[in-house]
Amino acid sequence: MAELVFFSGTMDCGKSTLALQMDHNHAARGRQGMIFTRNDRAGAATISSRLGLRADAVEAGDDFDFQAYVVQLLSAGGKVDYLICDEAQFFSADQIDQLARIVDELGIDVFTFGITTDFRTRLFPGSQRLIELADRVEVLQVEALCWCGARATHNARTVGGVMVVEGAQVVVGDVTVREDEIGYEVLCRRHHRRRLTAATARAAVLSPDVLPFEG
Ligand SMILES: Nc1ncnc2c1ncn2[C@@H]1O[C@H](COP(=O)(O)OP(=O)(O)O)[C@@H](O)[C@H]1O
Ligand SMILES: Cc1cn([C@H]2C[C@H](O)[C@@H](COP(=O)(O)O)O2)c(=O)[nH]c1=O
Repeated sequence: MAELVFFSGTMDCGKSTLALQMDHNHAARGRQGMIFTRNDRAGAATISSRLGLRADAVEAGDDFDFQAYVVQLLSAGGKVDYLICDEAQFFSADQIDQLARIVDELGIDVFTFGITTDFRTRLFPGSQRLIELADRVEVLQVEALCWCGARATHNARTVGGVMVVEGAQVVVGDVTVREDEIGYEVLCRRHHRRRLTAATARAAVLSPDVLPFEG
């Protein structure tokens, strides 16, 4: 039976790598797949992993209709056994409903990959709908780590290493950026709540205010 699966985790935990591995494994067994994404850091119509893998993909923008796209492909004599959908947090709730219909009505497996929550710990619309509709939600086993060594569970947005809590929900970016750029850092909940990033924790340790008292 075809499935709608949501592979989720923080940023930088290996989701795109797994997406490309799954595509490889299914294709190696003769299954025909299609890859979709939205707003990948490497540019439009691309899926990229920090491990260096990269592949062409279909960019699923605002007006993209998954159901219409797949039906048209099948009507033209194409074969589709599975869909890989990366950065699924950016898809709209309607687009996730289309993916569920593709699974149920066309018997095509849909494997989606994305972060669940934004820099303010709020669910992205696409992730919320996936949690509501998916047959399975799988949390990635490779743990991204907070600077303190605990499992990272939340995504912080940073400017110059300092966590910010204001701004648009969608700002494409990476976990390694220049000082002046908007970036991201994964943190455990405790440190996300206290807005304590690696840089601010380091600064606190170095501050003369917290040096041990002499005598
Ligand atoms: N130089 C490296 N050597 C080994 N593993 C790396 C290296 N760079 C990145 N990675 C791995 O790649 C993961 C990020 O993979 P990626 O698929 O880009 O993540 P995601 O899509 O979840 O943001 C990191 O968590 C790390 O495990
Ligand atoms: C937390 C958060 C992230 N984003 C963006 C930043 C990246 O472009 C992607 C996540 O990509 P990854 O492959 O999982 O690293 O999402 C955002 O727009 N808003 C946020 O709050």
